[in-house]
Amino acid sequence: MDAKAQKKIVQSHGHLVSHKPARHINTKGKISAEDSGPPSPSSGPLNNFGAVAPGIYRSSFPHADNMEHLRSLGLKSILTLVKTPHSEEFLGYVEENGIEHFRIIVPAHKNPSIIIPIDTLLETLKIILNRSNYPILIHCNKGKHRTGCMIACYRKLNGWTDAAIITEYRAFAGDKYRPLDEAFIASFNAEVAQQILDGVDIPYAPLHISSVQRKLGSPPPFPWSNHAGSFRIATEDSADSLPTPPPSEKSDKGYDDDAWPSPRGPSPEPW
Ligand SMILES: O=P(O)(O)O[C@H]1[C@@H](OP(=O)(O)O)[C@H](OP(=O)(O)O)[C@@H](OP(=O)(O)OP(=O)(O)O)[C@H](OP(=O)(O)O)[C@H]1OP(=O)(O)O
Repeated sequence: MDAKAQKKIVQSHGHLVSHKPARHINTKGKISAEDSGPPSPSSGPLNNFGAVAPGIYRSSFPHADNMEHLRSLGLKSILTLVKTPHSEEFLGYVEENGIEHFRIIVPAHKNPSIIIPIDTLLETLKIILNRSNYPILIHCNKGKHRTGCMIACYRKLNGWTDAAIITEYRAFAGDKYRPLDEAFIASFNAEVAQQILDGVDIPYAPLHISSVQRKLGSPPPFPWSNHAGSFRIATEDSADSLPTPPPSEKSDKGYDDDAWPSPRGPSPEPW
């Protein structure tokens, strides 16, 4: 879809997110050392790890000591949202296993002037929604803010309510949740995003929200969404009144296959 067509959609349906232009870096693959700082130490399993949906995982930054866990996922691709350099062990693993490594630098919502640019957002979503990339791991540094925001957009495209999305975001961000992230999540316009993505030439676009709702019917797509009425943008005062996530019923693979709407397209390869 060209810029003119995107502009037309925005004019008729509103902005994807309420924003003003922001500077961003958008790269793929290796980066120069001067762009980054050293990763923090970590050991054992990937920190802040979770299964988002069949074929989609999220975590904090994968360090050399996390390689065993990383290998066990049988990944086909990895999406890195930060400029932090990876270890030699990680780069070797990626190369040896023919893993597609995407890198899109997503700015952190540290103050109100920082906005994730629309093209950055769309590029990220295209990768996350493309089943030919599955199994995919999405990670940033801590797996809280950037990853949380991108997964939130994915959830919104799949018909989750803001309340359910914010509950999940906070489950990973803990007490480091950012009201600016939550404002971004609330302002993300899934309808506009869907229309723009429908015009983009990717193998498997997400389901239309209406078809997700048709498929899932009533009750709403996720049990936490019955907290929708009490949702508000987080403040320090509201942190104590959060809805509690339900106990998860996970399969051996770490998720419940039946709990998620399926993207279009053929099933990914066995993993
Ligand atoms: O305290 P602050 O608000 O200044 O934030 C610190 C740091 O907090 P800490 O020092 O208490 O650990 C954040 O870590 P947490 O809040 O996740 O624990 C970190 O977020 P992060 O992990 O990269 O976020 P994700 O990987 O999840 O997206 C953030 O990096 P930036 O978002 O890139 O700015 C840092 O900012 P700075 O020092 O300026 O680089």
